[in-house]
Amino acid sequence: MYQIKTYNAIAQAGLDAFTTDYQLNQSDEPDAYLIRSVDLHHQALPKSLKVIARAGAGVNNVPLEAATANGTAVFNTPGSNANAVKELIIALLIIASRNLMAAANYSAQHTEADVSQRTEHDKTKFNGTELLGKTLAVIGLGHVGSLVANAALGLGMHVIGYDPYLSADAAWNIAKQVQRADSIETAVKNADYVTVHVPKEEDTLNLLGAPELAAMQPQVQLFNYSRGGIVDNGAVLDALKAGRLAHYYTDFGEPRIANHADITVTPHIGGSTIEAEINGATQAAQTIMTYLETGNVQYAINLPTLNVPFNAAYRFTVIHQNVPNMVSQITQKLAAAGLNIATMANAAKKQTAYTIIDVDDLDHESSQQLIDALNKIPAVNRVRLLINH
Ligand SMILES: NC(=O)C1=CN([C@@H]2O[C@H](COP(=O)(O)OP(=O)(O)OC[C@H]3O[C@@H](n4cnc5c(N)ncnc54)[C@H](O)[C@@H]3O)[C@@H](O)[C@H]2O)C=CC1
Ligand SMILES: O=C(O)CCC(=O)C(=O)O
Repeated sequence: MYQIKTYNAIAQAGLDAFTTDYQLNQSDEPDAYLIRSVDLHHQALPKSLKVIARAGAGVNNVPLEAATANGTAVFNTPGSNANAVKELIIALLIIASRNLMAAANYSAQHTEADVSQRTEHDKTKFNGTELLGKTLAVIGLGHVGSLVANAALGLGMHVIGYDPYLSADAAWNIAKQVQRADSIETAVKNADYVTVHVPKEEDTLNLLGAPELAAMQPQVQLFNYSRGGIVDNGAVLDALKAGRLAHYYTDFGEPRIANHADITVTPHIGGSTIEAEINGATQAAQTIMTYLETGNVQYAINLPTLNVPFNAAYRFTVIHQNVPNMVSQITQKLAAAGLNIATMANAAKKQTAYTIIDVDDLDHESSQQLIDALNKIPAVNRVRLLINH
């Protein structure tokens, strides 16, 4: 029986996706965590933990180095909530262009019976503009950014995108009318609206700071539905004060931007739709089951992709550092145990490598000795033995 520990509100459909070989929240020695936004940075990861699946995109709440050192694979669910974020950004673009927040607040304050004459006079304060023909800069053109860019084109906007690390797969999803910029400054220079859709990593902290805000034309509306810290809130406050920014919309509050007339903070609801939560939870559950049962890896954050059909009787999986001579050391241990290798595959991602070795015959008595011997190889993080049922 595999043990799963869940954090946060996980959609029931995801929990229901686990087969009867899985138990939820019953053990202190979980094989897997199924999480959303819980911050794991300050928690020790148990040695039993083989996989963390994040239902959603961002993994900045997962200590990736510690997980790798523990031999724990980390996955997210790419694209599962991208449409939810896209629809929210489109809603915000319309809210921003038509002053909807201020207009609704006005009406909430003027409830007198003979209000109609007054509103006919005052409504000019809420005159809006149309999105048609305006320019949107999209920083980050992955799952969310590409959908936002394409949808904005559909509204008749000019769209300019910036993403120096765009994958070939992601590039296929972007309409050819989206103009490519080679710097953030170029992307934002003529924009009326700027939206950012990048992961929170060391090199995206303050990605939009004082210099980038200074490159924007005055009265831009800025959206950050990626993560707090990617836009420099201090620079935003300065730009608002100086009249260089019209409004800042973000999903990530902090005290210094609370209750500001020109800042709208939502409570991290970008991916909060019933559909997105079901997508993320079911995708995460499937990822956990595939990894625990076959060792196969697709789209992990800290391991290379490695998919080998599991046709043999037994499979060893080894997470190890990406250093010379590892495969030879591993195969020597198998040879010393008298094992014939049926299939073998190895791949690396940055400093980490992953090896799958299938064997047909295995003496159960000596299998634990072999696992111990493999674990003793310096630079090995985790060895698993899987049995093909
Ligand atoms: N508010 C919310 O509830 C949600 C927030 N998010 C956030 O949005 C982020 C993006 O989500 P996805 O589009 O699904 O991820 P993704 O991984 O599909 O796309 C991210 C894109 O950002 C690009 N990128 C990375 N560094 C960059 C840089 N310095 N400049 C420009 N582009 C850069 C990458 O090349 C990639 O194409 C997530 O990492 C997460 O933090 C995602 C979903 C929901
Ligand atoms: O609603 C959630 O669990 C978080 C969505 C999100 O921020 C993400 O997918 O990165």
